Amino acid sequence: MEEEDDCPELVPIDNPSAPATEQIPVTIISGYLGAGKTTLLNYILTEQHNKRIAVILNEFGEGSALEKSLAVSHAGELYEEWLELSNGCLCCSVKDNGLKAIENLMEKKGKFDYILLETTGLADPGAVASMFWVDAELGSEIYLDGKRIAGGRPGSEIKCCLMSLSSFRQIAVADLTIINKTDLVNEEELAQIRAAVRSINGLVKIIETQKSKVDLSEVLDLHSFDHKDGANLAEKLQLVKATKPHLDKSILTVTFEVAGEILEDTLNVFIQDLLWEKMFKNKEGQPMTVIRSKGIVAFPGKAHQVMLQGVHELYELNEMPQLWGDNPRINRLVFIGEDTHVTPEFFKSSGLCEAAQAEYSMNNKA
Ligand SMILES: Nc1nc2c(ncn2[C@@H]2O[C@H](COP(=O)(O)OP(=O)(O)OP(=O)(O)O)[C@@H](O)[C@H]2O)c(=O)[nH]1
Ligand SMILES: [Zn+2]
Repeated sequence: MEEEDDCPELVPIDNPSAPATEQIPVTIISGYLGAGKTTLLNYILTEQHNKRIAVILNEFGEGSALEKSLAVSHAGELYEEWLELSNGCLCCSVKDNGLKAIENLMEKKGKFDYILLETTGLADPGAVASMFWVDAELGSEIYLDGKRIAGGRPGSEIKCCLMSLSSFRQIAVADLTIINKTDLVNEEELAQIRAAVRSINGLVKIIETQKSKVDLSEVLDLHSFDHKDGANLAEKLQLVKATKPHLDKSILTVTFEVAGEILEDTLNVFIQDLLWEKMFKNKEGQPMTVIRSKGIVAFPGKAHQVMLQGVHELYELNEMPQLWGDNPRINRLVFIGEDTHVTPEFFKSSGLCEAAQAEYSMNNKA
């Protein structure tokens, strides 16, 4: 990667008044697959706030072409450059890149007011935290997993998602928890989730959102590293220990790459068979449970690329601003979930492609 590629995306300058000596607040955004982290970043970047914000995205998947196109589509024209922090497993490969990226940012401080870092939904928060312990001025973060807190399994009725935000200089716990997708749960379920968050962290600030629409003043100026936190340090560190690592070895990523075009109906039938009917089985005969779907597909006669976004059973297909143009039409689908250790038969029976054209890859190799 070339030096200039290491520069995160910058929002156009409105307010060049940050004192050069001041440290730049770094906020980590973590949350389970599909919780709404990128939605939050996009929202923050497109809102009017007179702040210059650098964003570091960290998306999953080994097909970096897909990741790149997704990142661009997520961000629209605001993203001038793309920083690839890792190609999947944050805990094993992001360490050096991450530190280098932060160092580069430090060199450029004064040029922006905030750094926002999205961790991958599969990241081990402990590893993210230890990566930043190396630098004394950086802190760590806690991870809150909506699925686990609510006691559900992937594919069960838990739809509400938690995201946690923390400052690098904050020690060990989230400063802010966002309960997103409140449109998908009723008041009773919401109250349960709220109570669960409280029971884990009695101090954390809780915000509830739809489509990650937050009051920016609540998110950007956390100032959570003030003195009273020092007194609670021991207690907070215990809380962090009690929070289980998120990395789930049994979660795998299946990647499809199919050249050409896919009929919209064929794709819908396949996705519904996969997500709703649970028709596809892994090598051991267990039905695949998909937690997260993403993709870029080409429909016949459509000049624009179409994006697949899915979380558990919910999915959507949306036309994107990007045109295929002269680029070869290639459908790329990524499914992350449990019991997704599939056989070539899976690709064949999908109706989307011949087995030979597709491949599957494992996530969490470490
Ligand atoms: N119904 C509903 N959908 C939402 C909400 N917020 C985000 N989504 C959708 O959820 C999907 C995932 O959102 P992302 O922002 O990509 O999630 P993420 O946390 O960045 O996902 P990963 O990086 O894959 O872990 C997208 O299709 C969003 O449009 C919400 O409040 N309600
Ligand atoms: Zn994301």
